[in-house]
Order: sequence, then C-alpha cells, then structure tokens
Amino acid sequence: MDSSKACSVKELPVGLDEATEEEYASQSKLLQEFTSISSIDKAWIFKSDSGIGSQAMFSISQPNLLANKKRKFMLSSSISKESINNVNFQWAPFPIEMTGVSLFAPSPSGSKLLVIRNPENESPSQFEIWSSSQLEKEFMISQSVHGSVYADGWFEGISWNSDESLIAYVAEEPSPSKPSFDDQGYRKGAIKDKECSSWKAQGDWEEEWGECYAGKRQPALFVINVNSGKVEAVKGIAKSLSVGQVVWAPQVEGTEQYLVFVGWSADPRKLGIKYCYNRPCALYAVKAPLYKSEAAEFDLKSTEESTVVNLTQSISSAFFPQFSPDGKFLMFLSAKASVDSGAHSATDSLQRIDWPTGGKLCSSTKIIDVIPIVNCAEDGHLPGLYCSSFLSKPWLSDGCTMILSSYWHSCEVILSVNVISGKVLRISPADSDFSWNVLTLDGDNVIAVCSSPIDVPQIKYGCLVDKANNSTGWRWLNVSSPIFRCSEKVMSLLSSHQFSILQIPVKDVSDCLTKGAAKPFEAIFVSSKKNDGTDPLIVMLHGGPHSVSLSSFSKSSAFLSSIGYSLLIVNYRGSLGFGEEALQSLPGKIGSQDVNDVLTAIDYVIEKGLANPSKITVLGGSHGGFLTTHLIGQAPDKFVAAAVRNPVCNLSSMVGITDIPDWCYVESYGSNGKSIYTEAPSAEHLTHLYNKSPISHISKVKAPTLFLLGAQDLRVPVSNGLQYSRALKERGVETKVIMFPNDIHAIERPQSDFESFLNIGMWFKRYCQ
Ligand SMILES: CC(=O)N[C@@H](C)C(=O)N[C@@H](C)C(=O)O
Repeated sequence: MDSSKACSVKELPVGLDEATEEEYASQSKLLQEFTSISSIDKAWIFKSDSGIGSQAMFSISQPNLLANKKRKFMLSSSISKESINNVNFQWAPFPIEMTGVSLFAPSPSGSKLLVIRNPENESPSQFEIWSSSQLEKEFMISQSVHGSVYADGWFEGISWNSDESLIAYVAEEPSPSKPSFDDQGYRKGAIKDKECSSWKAQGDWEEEWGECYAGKRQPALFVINVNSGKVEAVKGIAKSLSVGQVVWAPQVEGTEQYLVFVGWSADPRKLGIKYCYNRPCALYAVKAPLYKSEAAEFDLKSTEESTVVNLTQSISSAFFPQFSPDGKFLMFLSAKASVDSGAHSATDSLQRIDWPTGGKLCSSTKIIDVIPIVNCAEDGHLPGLYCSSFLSKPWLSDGCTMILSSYWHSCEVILSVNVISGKVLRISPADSDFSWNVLTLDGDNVIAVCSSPIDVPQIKYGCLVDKANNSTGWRWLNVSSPIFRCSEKVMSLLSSHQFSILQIPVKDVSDCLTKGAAKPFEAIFVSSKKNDGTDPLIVMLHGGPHSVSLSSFSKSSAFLSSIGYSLLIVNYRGSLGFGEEALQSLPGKIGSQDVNDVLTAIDYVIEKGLANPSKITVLGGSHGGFLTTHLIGQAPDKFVAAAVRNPVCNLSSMVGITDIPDWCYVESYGSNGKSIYTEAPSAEHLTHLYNKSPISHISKVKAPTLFLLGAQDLRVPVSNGLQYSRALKERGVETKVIMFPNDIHAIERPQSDFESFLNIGMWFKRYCQ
C-alpha cells in the first residue's frame, strides 16, 4: 500500500464523523472558554496594623484540563472604604499558586497562618506555621500518628485556641495493624511496611462512610502544639464515633479547656453520608489533652481517660458548632427534620445553647430553637433555613448577629440572624433574582458574590446603612475584580440572553395535599433575548431529590444556553428552599409527583409560547437522571433526546449495592420507608421498588439517550445506567455511553466534566435540527 495515501486517510475519533467534526471543534473551543472561568472558594479578612482599612485573601480555583486537576491559588486585596457609596479594592498584581495545599487556617489574631499539605501516598502530613514574613515552623506528622487531615468540608475541622499555641483538627486514624506472615507462618508483633521477606494480610474490613470516602479511615481528633510540633490524639471518645467540625470552647480561668465536636455514630452501621443530612449526629464536649506544665511552657500530656459529654441528647442532629465572640452562646445547625423523617436533606433549624459560665457542662443543657423549622411560610416570609455552611467568623460587632447564606426558593440569599431574639432579615436585595453568597465579613460589612444563570459572579460589598437601628438598610456596592474575567466571546453570548424565575401552579390540587404542597413551585427559564419560541429547549433536572437548582452562574448551563438552547431548570416539589411541607410531599411519590411537576412546567412554557414542542430534550443526573428516564418512558412523544449522568434507573437493583439503601425505601415508600428499611429486602419490597423505577417503563422509550457514567460511583453504581442503556439498545433505541473510569458520583474531574457537557451539546444538536 502506498504509504502517502495511508497517511492522508483521516482518522476520526470514535463517535465523530466528518459532518460533526467542525461542530465538535467549535463547541469544544467555546466550552474551554467557559471552563477557564475561575471561582472563589473562600475568603478571609485581616485587619491592617495601622487599623485603617483591611486586607482580604481570596482562595480561588480554576480547572486545569491538561493536568485534570483543580488549579488553586490565592489573590489578596487591600480594602479601603472611601465613603458610604464607595469602597476601593486594591488587588495584588498576581495571584500565588497554592496547588498541593490541602488546608489553610489563619489564627484568630491573623498573625499566624497554618498551612497543611496532605501526602498523596504514605508519606507524612506537612504542617507549616507562617508569620507575616516567613515560615516559622514546619512539622512532618508521620502516618503512625495519623493519616491525612480531613479537608472534605464535612468532617473537616481546624481550630486555633485563644492564645494561638494549640490547634485542634480532624485527621484519619492511623492504620490498624494487620496480621503478617513470613516463611515461618504468622509473625507475632508488628512489622515495618517495607520488609521484603514478609507479607501482610488484609485484616478485618472497616466500614466507610460511602460515596467520596472510599479508602478513608475513621476521622479522629488531634491537637498539635505549634511550638513543639507534638501531636496528641484526644482520648476518651468511643470507637464507634466518627468525629468532625471541632472548635475550642471558651477558656474559663482556672478550669480545664474543652473541645466541642460533632460525633456520628457507626451503630448499627455506616451508611453513605455525602449529601445525606439524615445521619444522626450530636455535639460533644471533651477535655483537651493539653495543659500548661509547671515549667510554664506548653507541653503535651495525656489526660487520664476524660469523659465525653453529649451536649445535644434531646435532638437527633447537631452540627456546625460556633461560639459567639463572648463565649456565651454555642450556636449550631440541626437537620432534625431530615433525621426524623429519613429524607436525605430537609429544612434546617438554628439552635442555641447558653454556655455555662463556670465551665460546668451537663448533658441536659437546654436547647433553644432560634430559627425553627418552617412548614409553610406566608408569601414574602422566610421559607425555612437551608444552610450548607457557616463562616468561620460569622458575627457582626454587636456579638449577637450572625450572617449566613440560605436558599430562598430558587435563589440563595444572605440573612442576618439575631441569635437572642431570633429576628431574621434578608439582607441581600429582596428584589434581586440573582443568587447571593456571603464570603466573609469585614467588620460590620459583608463581602459577597452574586451571580445569575447569565451573569458571571461579581463581588459585592454590603454596608449596614442604619447601624443604630440595625434595620433593613443594607447598601450593596460594586467591587471590580480580576477574578471572574472571561473572554469577549463569552461576555457577548451571555449578554444576548435573559432569564426569569417562573411560578408554576400545581396541577390537580387535591384535599389530601398539605398547604405547602399545593403552592406553586418554580422553574428558572433561560433563553436568548430574541427567543420567539422556536429555539430548542433543554429541561434540566437536579438530583437529590431534596436539593435545588439555584439562580446562580453555572458554567455548563451557560455553555448550553450559549450554543442555542433555552433552558427550563425545574425546582419540582421536594426541592430545598420551599418549606418543609412542600419538601415532604415527595417521598413516596417519586416517579409520579416529580414527573408530573416537570410535565406541568413544560406545558407552561409551551402555552406561553416560550418553547418549541417539537424540540424538547431533557437532562439530569442521579435522581435528576431518574426523572429524565421516567419522563422518556412516561411521556415518550414529548422528548426528542435525553442525556443522563449516573442515573437511578432501577431501584430494585440499586438497593442492594448503593451506599444509601435507606434512601431507596424512604423515597419510594414515603414516611414509613424509614421503619420498613432492611438490609434484606423481601420479594414484595423488590417488586415495589421495581414498579417505582424508570426501568418499568422501558418498553415505551423512543428518545435517543446519552449516558455519562462514573465507574467509581458508590451512590448509584454504574450498573444502573448500564443495564438501562443495554435494555434501550436491545429495543432498538439509539444510545451512547461514555464511561469515566476514575470518576465517582459527581463526574466533576475537569476532563470528565468537559467531555460530558461537550457531548451533551453535540447529542442534543443532532436531534434538534
Ligand atoms: C441523596 C443522594 O445522593 N441521592 C442521589 C440519588 C442523588 O440524586 N444525588 C444528588 C445529590 C446528585 O445530584 O448527585
């Protein structure tokens, strides 16, 4: 064969042909432009030495497609408030690369900075203590002391004590010793890891906390002395408790120091905890293992077995402990509605314990409901508290007002909460359909980001206008920043779009619905400004089901709207942000109530002339994939194509292999699902689960369907999507599967996320011509 000819034959990647290659190339270029937009993860404020102005540090991340990792960096800015209408942010000329840093915690005074680098292998964890000018101390903590420090945003906890000599934190317990053998058989006593004449057995299997925690050992509490580098494990905590979110209790003269932490019990077994606030947990207090020695230098001494006090025995859930600045109150969040009902997430409540002034702790401490669970709010009132994190310093200078972000229908908003009176104010603008998220406080001013589906995030500086009256007067100033810079192309595409939040009335309201469940639900509609109802539509469905699609900027959604689709992002009943009655209306009715809400929303936009009924596609992940596959089965003529990410397709097989089998029971049986749940489902249970599943409608499906699957998913194991895709293929329905071998449930590694949305765009284009 003529080799020159062989070379000229163009080889196309699998799944592409000459006609689509051009489109693939241009979409991938645009998607890269969206992907490269940075996001702010956290921010801290430091008061300047002169007392005038302050310094902010922003921790930023940006996907690095080539390395398939997140690039992390820091950017600092000096802030000076020039007048009531003007604030000036003077940005450092360049950011500083922070890749390799797992955690970062300034001391309370801001004079020291702890930086932790977790190892990628069995090496020690590295702790660095920085001052303003240099590295002061560096400690290597070997794996025999503890494993990686938790940096997961859940068990994670780092707390400096008040004199900045000790830091409490959460890390993986050291590996348990395993039986070892050599040519003589069993070897008594521990052997070093690298001995080549012996080998180690696996030993007893240790249960883990499921999705996201594969291979992670039990989280445990440690304290490090920042002068000596000595580390001590906190003693006295039951083996069955996983611990996290540690904070130092206020120092009381003449008494021992306590740590307050959250404990999750492993009894009867560990179930998946990611996205699952229904795992019972409590706040505990334990004596810190360190005290001032005779020689007046800090030294590490083990306390005798110290007792651990459960501070929240009367409530099924307590987490995010946070002391008021004067140490008088211990605030915390509770997901008791979630634990008690079994729904994996539900309406939160904010609770308070008045901390004993003499330092005498008891387990019958009174717990005060500061923001109770809201069942069904009057219009315009707080719909309930839905809070995914607290700031490390959320307090205004009055010492009793906390600033936090919460979901309010389809928006995220910023709230001020007076923890004594319980008064809650929405301090982000009430007339804004954007989503607002608090980053940090600069004294009594709030640094926040706000964004919309078509507006990249922008930094805002909120000032309390009428301080004396502490009323509703917040003024929000614009802050120009280099952080969210994006290409001209992206800016121009976004500016040709619009969005609105639609109120969709519930169809078939019956007497058996609670008041909250009969109220309209919402959908976010994004379209080009010149949409005349002919643009193709993507119906986008969140998972959970108790989660919410916010009106914030999402790079992948913005990309899809930029390439010519209108988006209908439905917050069906059961979503967070709408009160407990609406949320609890869904368990037991999945596959029907949620499916009908989505169909109602689609009919609504068609009737309003906003969407073209012959060009409707549908996209969802996880429970959103459950809805997507239900929709193409139950309404087969409505959709021209579908795409799913790790979809729940068959509950009767999922129940035996997922890390959250209880979820299958609660969502499919409703309120009594929690008590029926068993590790040994009966034939009757399996039939019920099958009947609730999309697979039971497979014979009606016509829509070509794209499957994006994470092979390491423990939540909705890959077999669920694979079985469904094979069943479609068997029936002659067009399918395409992309398997990401190293991805878990979220499919969010940069290359996987990129390839997913590039293919979703291409897949839908093919069927919307
Ligand atoms: C509780 C939970 O993880 N449910 C899954 C079936 C699911 O839908 N997950 C959501 C959070 C997701 O978007 O992945």
